[in-house]
Amino acid sequence: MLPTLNRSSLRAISHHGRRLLSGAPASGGGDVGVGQEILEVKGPSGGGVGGGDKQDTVKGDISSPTYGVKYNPGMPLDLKWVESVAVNKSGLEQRATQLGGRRTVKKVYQAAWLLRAISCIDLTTLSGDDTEGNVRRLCAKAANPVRHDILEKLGVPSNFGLTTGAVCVYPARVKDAVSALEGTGIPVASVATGFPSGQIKLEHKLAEIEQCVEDGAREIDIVLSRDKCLRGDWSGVYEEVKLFKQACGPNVDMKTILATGELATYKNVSKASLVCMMAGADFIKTSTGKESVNATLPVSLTMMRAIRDYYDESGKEYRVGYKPAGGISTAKDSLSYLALVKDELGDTWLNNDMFRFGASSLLGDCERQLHHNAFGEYAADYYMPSA
Ligand SMILES: O=C[C@H](O)COP(=O)(O)O
Repeated sequence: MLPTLNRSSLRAISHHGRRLLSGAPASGGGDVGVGQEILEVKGPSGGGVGGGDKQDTVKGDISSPTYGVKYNPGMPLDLKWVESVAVNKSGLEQRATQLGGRRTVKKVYQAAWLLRAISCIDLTTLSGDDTEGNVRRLCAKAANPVRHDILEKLGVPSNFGLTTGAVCVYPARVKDAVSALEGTGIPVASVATGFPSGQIKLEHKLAEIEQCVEDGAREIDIVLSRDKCLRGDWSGVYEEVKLFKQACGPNVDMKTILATGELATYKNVSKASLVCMMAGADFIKTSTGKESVNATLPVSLTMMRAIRDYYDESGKEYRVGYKPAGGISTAKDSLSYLALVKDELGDTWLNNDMFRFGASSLLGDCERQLHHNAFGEYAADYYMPSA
């Protein structure tokens, strides 16, 4: 028997904070998770850092009580808080190692989670040889990320409207992407501020952001000045990120790329996360995809816990999104990250308002897995048109 996604599986997928199935309320109310889906969780009860040794199986409802809604006005720089940050390195790494083996999501539940993962992808091309043509192809794929026969076989309604969360390009390609995505509702994200190194002057960084916004980007992914972070100049980082946020303006989301692989320690990652959020970041993002080490699970744990601390410190008012990026290319990886988000931040973060994958090749593997879910076999590569 081939699996068919039922209506409750499908109503899980949010798109830019809107419910996709008819009759669904707009953001702010109602249940929105993978309906009555059950996530089979195998692992230490509680799932905290380090966990326990006891292996158990917990059946949990993964429905979300509300859509995540980003809201972060920022706050004054609190250097005392930043300097007091402590990180349990071995605990983080141990928990990250255990994660993959502890969780399984199978059959229709896996399909539902993969559809969720796809809706959270910032489908990315950041290559020296990007052209208008390949950006247009990427945008077409973002608007129709999974072959229609696969969705049909899975029982996904034809008006379901699955898309990726955004398309992410270089500043020079923003206009191409904006024109290719016209009418789809999919936002264009642009990297900026001298991506990936950030080694250009401040005035050029600000001018680059302003140009991207003028060209129609609705999300800007800025890079941190790693030299400031490495020198512990957190006031400098704060002031610069505040200027970036100002340049983005009130209607454009700012994601701050920490380039964690170049920050040397988890403690620096945690401090940089806090400082970016204090300066008004809408998302914090791990990597450019160009560092030698990009997104990892321990780094993700560190950053998600900083998001949680910031949320708690604000009296549970300021929500910041999370974007792991770089090197995330398998469906299995995407499920590990989603499970981590669920554990560390909760269901409110499990949608594309609050969570994104920065990835150029993840979509292809998710589609392959969905093909397997639908037809019971993997398709040959030439049957899976990619961007
Ligand atoms: O922000 C997105 C990354 O540059 C994508 O990295 P990737 O090509 O390793 O998926």
